[in-house]
Amino acid sequence: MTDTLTIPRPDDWHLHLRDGAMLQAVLPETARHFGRAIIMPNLVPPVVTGDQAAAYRDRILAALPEGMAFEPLMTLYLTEDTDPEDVAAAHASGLVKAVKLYPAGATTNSASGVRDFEKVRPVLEKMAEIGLPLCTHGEVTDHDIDIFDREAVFIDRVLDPIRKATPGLRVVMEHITTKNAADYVASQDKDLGATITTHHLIINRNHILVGGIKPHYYCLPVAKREEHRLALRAAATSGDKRYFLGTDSAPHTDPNKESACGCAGCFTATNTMSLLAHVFEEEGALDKLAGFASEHGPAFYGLPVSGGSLTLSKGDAPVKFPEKIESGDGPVTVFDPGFDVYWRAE
Ligand SMILES: NC(=O)N[C@@H](CC(=O)O)C(=O)O
Ligand SMILES: [Zn+2]
Ligand SMILES: [Zn+2]
Repeated sequence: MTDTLTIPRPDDWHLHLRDGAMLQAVLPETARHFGRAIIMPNLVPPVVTGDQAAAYRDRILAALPEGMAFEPLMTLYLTEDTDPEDVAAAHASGLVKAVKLYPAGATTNSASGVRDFEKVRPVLEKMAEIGLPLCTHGEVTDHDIDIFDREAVFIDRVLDPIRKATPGLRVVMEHITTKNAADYVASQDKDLGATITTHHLIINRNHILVGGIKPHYYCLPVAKREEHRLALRAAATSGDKRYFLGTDSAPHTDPNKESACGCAGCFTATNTMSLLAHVFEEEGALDKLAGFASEHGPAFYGLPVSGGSLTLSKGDAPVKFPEKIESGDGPVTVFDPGFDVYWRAE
């Protein structure tokens, strides 16, 4: 039996490409299937200014193998010193498609993020005025808040107040992991979207911890209880235009993952489209995959759907994905869903 599904070429609305040898290794994994991606700015040092974003974009395009087409959509890393005029100029030139908010200390390379939200108010107001979206890593960092509650508390204490204080600000809640986040999206009528990763549709917190600790399933926001995974599946497969794919594919080398203090991030660029076909088929929603992976994101960002198409075909034998990809910095383990997948992307 072979089933096939052809969708417009998908885009990835949340991607980490890193830099240097790692960029060289992971970029083809995304460019093989995706037309565009929103490129996360959490390099060391972060991509803060328009000039830095332009230089990073050039490095990405220089690393793109001959014959591959891919458009990086650049973002700026919001700091307490970000200049609203620099942001506006980077947007006006067409270079920058979003600004990224990391609460300081919330995740990988977020030390330069925001501590005092009042300090970034002029930037947020400028963004609302010019229609430039804010992408949020939505977790508080308070030591007294349990790690599994940090997303829900962020919505109440940070996100909702920012949105109320900044009418017209368009926000993407990145990599949502809770029913609370999906409920918040559903309750709002405008200026709000949310990305959902592939891995959060597949794993819950038991996958990380039961039967031994699995560092390659550890990412931030950390996977939650099963009820939350099911809420994310319902949201992603609902056809609701506010939800779109952001893989958050986040490569770290094996020594940095398999460590006494392992880095957060799952590397899913290689097999994401196959895994999504599997998940959407399980949910009886293959007809909703084009919306989630190819159409809702461009609609939110005011861009056309990517040219071209991607065909997914289901064969009789499980597809063999590489266990790791090699980079000049060391091996990177590809996300293992823990079950056989029969869908191939070509
Ligand atoms: N998601 C992760 O666990 N890690 C990301 C950062 C992020 O998106 O929060 C990374 O840069 O490694
Ligand atoms: Zn994040
Ligand atoms: Zn990320």
